[in-house]
Amino acid sequence: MSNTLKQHSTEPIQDKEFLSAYKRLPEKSAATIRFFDRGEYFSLHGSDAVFAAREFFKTNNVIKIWKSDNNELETCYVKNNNFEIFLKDLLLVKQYRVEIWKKSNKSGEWTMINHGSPGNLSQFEDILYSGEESPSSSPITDPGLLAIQINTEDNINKLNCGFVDKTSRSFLVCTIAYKDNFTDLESLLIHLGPKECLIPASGGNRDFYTKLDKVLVRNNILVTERKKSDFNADNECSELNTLIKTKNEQNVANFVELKDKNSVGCLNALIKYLELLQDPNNEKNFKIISYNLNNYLKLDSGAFRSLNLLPNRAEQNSNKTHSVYGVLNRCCTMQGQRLLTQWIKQPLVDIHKIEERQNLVEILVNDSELRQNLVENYLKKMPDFQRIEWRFLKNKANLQDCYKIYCAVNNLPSLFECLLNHEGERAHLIKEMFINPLNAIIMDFKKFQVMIESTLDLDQIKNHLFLVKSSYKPELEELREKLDRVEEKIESLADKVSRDLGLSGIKLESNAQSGYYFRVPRKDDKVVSSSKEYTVIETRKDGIKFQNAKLQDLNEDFIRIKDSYEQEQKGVVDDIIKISCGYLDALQNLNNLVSELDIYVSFSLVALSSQAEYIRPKLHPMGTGILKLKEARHPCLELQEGINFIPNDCEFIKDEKTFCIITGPNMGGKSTYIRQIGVLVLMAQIGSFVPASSAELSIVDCILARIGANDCQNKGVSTFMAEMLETSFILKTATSNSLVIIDELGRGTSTYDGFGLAWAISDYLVKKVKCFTLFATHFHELTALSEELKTVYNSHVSAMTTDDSLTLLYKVKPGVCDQSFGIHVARLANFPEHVIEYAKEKAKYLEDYCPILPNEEENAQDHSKKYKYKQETDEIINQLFQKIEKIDKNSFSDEEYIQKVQELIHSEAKIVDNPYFKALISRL
Ligand SMILES: Nc1ncnc2c1ncn2[C@@H]1O[C@H](COP(=O)(O)OP(=O)(O)OP(=O)(O)O)[C@@H](O)[C@H]1O
Repeated sequence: MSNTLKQHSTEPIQDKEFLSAYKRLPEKSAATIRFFDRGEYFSLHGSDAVFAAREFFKTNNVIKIWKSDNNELETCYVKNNNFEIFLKDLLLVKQYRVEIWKKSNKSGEWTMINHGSPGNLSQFEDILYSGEESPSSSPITDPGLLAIQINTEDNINKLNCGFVDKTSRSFLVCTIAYKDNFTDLESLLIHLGPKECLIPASGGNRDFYTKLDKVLVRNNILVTERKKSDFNADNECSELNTLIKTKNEQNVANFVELKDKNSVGCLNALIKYLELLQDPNNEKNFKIISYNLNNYLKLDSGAFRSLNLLPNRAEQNSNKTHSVYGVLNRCCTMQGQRLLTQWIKQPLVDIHKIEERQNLVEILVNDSELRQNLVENYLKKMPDFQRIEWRFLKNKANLQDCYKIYCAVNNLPSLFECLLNHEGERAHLIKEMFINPLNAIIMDFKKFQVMIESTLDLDQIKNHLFLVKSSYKPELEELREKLDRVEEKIESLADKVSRDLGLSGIKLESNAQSGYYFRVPRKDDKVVSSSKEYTVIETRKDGIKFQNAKLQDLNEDFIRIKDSYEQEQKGVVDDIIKISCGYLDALQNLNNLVSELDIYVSFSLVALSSQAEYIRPKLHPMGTGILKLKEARHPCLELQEGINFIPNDCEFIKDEKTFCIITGPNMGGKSTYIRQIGVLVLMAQIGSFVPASSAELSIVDCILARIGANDCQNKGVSTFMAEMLETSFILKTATSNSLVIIDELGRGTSTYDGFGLAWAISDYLVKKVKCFTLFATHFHELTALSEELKTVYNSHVSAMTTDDSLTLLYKVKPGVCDQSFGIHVARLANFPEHVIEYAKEKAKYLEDYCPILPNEEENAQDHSKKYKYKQETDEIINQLFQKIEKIDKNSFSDEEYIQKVQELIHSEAKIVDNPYFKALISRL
């Protein structure tokens, strides 16, 4: 993107006076970028200029130095047409705050005229939502804003969370009991996906807020501190009473959702920050929802990232093979796409609700006529209702918006019939979910249709004119006659041009930009361009558009009269729009219905269009402990070009097979395999069919993942510790109903640390948590766990070797992997033979699980001793891990925490005189 940006061609003049004004500006945080509006362009200064140069222009050449007296100031200019790209990137991708400053004509002082942040886009909506969104791009939606405060009740800390989603105009409240970790909060962050969070700036519990801050930053959320008093709640809930829609003038203070006044405080902070009371359109327009975390499958940030659920915002139009959203999105409407994003973030856990979704997908899979009809005749024709609604609420709506609603509503009776024609055995479900609500919506819009038909001049719409019927007012009648006369003249001009040019195929057309014009096929190009009288305005495949002076004059007359017409009809238009606003609730119902229908159709299309099979998974209630997949495939990877995807099975059974260790050569498909199981479980709990030949699974309560060692965000924390921190999150959150995915635990640290950690964690998950776990590892020693614990089983990704080739087969097979691959690869790479022989010898130790004993002689001589050491060590690591678990990591900084853990490990070492263990801790 930024490569296309160019520096301002003519150098703006240095504003010397500005330097002292700039110094007087209030301080700002590094996450706030200030633009100074200078008419034709914006300027950025100081660290902001350096930031823009680095991040956008990718060159320091754009930085100019403004000088005055002894002062210097880095400056960088941004042209107005680049500003939009900057702004989008700052607010939507990089998640910065933005301020726009302008010099007042009166006082000559610089003042802030606009500001925005990732959770507060309202002042920039015009720019951010400009341009038509194409159905292939992800729709831009307001990400919502979160506010959190901590409170203590009966010695229990709790997090009060308030959230506002301006797109659906809803407030959410959620209270989370805080014991010793933020696991539930992290799940809430993933479910809601805010980009910014408000927290009180001062007051008690600072330590706690510091920890909260870290969690928010780790989840890529911009933290904004607000005055403590913004979080105050009045008993009357007066601000919420203004905004929330109630039946019979009820007082919202009596709502159960708002019983906890600290939640009201959070909502008040949001209302103030977003200035919701400033806009009268918000009055009585919001709803309140109490959010229950347990209604949804919990995901940790590791799972969210590693399962590639949503496309990266920076690559909005990203390839569909990059994310689960990309695969599942065959939606025809923007509202469908928005809801799909939400469904993916919030998979369900209620088996009845999931099966209901599956039933609807199945109906559409089996009824091809209904499916095609819905796509071609209805969904593809639906406008983006949320966008239209937004235009109404921002007082930007016009007759064209009313007409768009009218067209969609006109099509509803036929959609109703289409759905009614379905005769399958689950037709009652279609009736309940769509036909009945649709009927109610049709009834709601009856009067709207009558209003539009009696006020709008529907005959003129083909000419792209949205006018009130002339019969509405005598003044309009008069202007209509004038317009008709000009139109007659234009038509006779068209006949004349046709005769003059000797062309019979001349068409008279009009559009909003050019007014009336003539069009002839491309073959007549020469006839038109050879005559000086005509000006070609556009050349396209379907013909040449042209005008002559006479037509241009008539166009001007036409536009002048049309403008007067529009002026005259203004009062009527205002009334139509005002009345239309009364239909926004019905429009929201229609929006919800269409978006759901769109997703079900999309899921059915995904299931049918795949080259290999997609099936409806058979679900079992949570706790029944089954996960059986046959010939499962990764939905994204199998779509990538040039891949012949190898399907694989997976089986977990409660108390029998719960822990699967996967070994195998590098690039052999381990990560792909374990991730695909996670993705399929998630898809199943969204209600989608899954890429497999058979699937049977018990509902899981969480999918948790610890993947890769190189994405450590806690700078300054060793990889080992980062893994510990993340893994302890899993250990605290997982239950016997969870699915845990662990990849490469211990990579990037020494074998000793890594193996010890991997062993202890595995042991804990198998014995204590008893969840289903997929554990991909390079530690072959870990496969010995299956000898000790009966629910552990080994699998490996297979490969085929000959003397001069290594073929990765990607087939997951039972048992431990053949360990000679590395050596085989070495031979392929022409390593000297004696090196290979030595490597083989060493590999022998691996097979005996003894690479971590420090003394090779001892190793080789006394096997029984070796195993004794190992068993003792396992026990120590286990106990150690439990002790580490008991340290409340939130009470310490990361450095202190590492220190504590290290002390603990070394104190254990004093007690135990075990060579294996000594070797292990000597690496810490
Ligand atoms: N089942 C499969 N069928 C076909 N190709 C596959 C399959 N699984 C993986 N691959 C291919 O192999 C590549 C590597 O897979 P993956 O990253 O899962 O291997 P890995 O064993 O985890 O590697 P490493 O141990 O080096 O991390 C994938 O990017 C994909 O191109």
